[in-house]
Amino acid sequence: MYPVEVLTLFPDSVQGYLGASILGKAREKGLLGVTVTHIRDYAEGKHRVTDDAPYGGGAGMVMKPEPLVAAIEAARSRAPAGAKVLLMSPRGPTFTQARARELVREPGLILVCGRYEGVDERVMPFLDGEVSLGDFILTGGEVAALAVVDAVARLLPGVLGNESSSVSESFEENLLEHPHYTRPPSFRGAEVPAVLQCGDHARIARWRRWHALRLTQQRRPDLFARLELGKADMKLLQKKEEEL
Ligand SMILES: C[S@@+](CC[C@H](N)C(=O)[O-])C[C@H]1O[C@@H](n2cnc3c(N)ncnc32)[C@H](O)[C@@H]1O
Repeated sequence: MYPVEVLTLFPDSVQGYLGASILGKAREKGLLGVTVTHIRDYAEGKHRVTDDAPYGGGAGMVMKPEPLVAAIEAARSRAPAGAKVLLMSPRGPTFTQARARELVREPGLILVCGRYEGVDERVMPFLDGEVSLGDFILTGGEVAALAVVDAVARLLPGVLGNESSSVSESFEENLLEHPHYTRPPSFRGAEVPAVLQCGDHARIARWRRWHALRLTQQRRPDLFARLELGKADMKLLQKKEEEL
């Protein structure tokens, strides 16, 4: 079982997502273990205060270091040795599929969700790293933590019904994925490409590869520039769609 602990001030905001669909089934099957911990449980005093005004003034509140570090230390003591403690933070490196592949090889994850203006800087030495979901600001780290759990969990063996489905997806090869179609064959005048109904698997694979390459070239030239294309791909790219 791959253990994940989410430290949050809003446990209810993550429970629903973690119990539904593929993640819920992965937990039922014992492939993924998720503990959601309320940071407030580690706050002291009658009012269990977890935030305070920023030194130096300014708007908003800052998460206090004592409850957060106590929660992190308790989570570390429950987790297998070497589990990674990551703070969700817009300052961190942007989360990618490659990072998800690295994290799935770790013994486990402890994901710390910030709120308000963020966390007291003195918490940083108690972390192993930070993770950003992208160049935008969320109200809290919960959505980012869910994204990390989701992307990592679906890479665990047995979580996806069909093992190959995580291998052919977008980004696995620095390539965006080809388009998908399902029934009906005709929808408001738009037809499913005939190639996909021809039963010739080699031809279908060629069609899919051509579209993956073209889509990446058009929409993500940054990824396309990093591709090491073989002769077959170069030749394929020279074809027009109707020649596939
Ligand atoms: C309102 S944000 C704080 C933003 C902070 N004052 C700043 O300007 O960088 C509150 C919390 O949401 C989370 N958060 C916000 N944006 C994020 C992002 N892009 N990726 C990951 N976590 C994010 C972090 O945990 C952060 O501490």
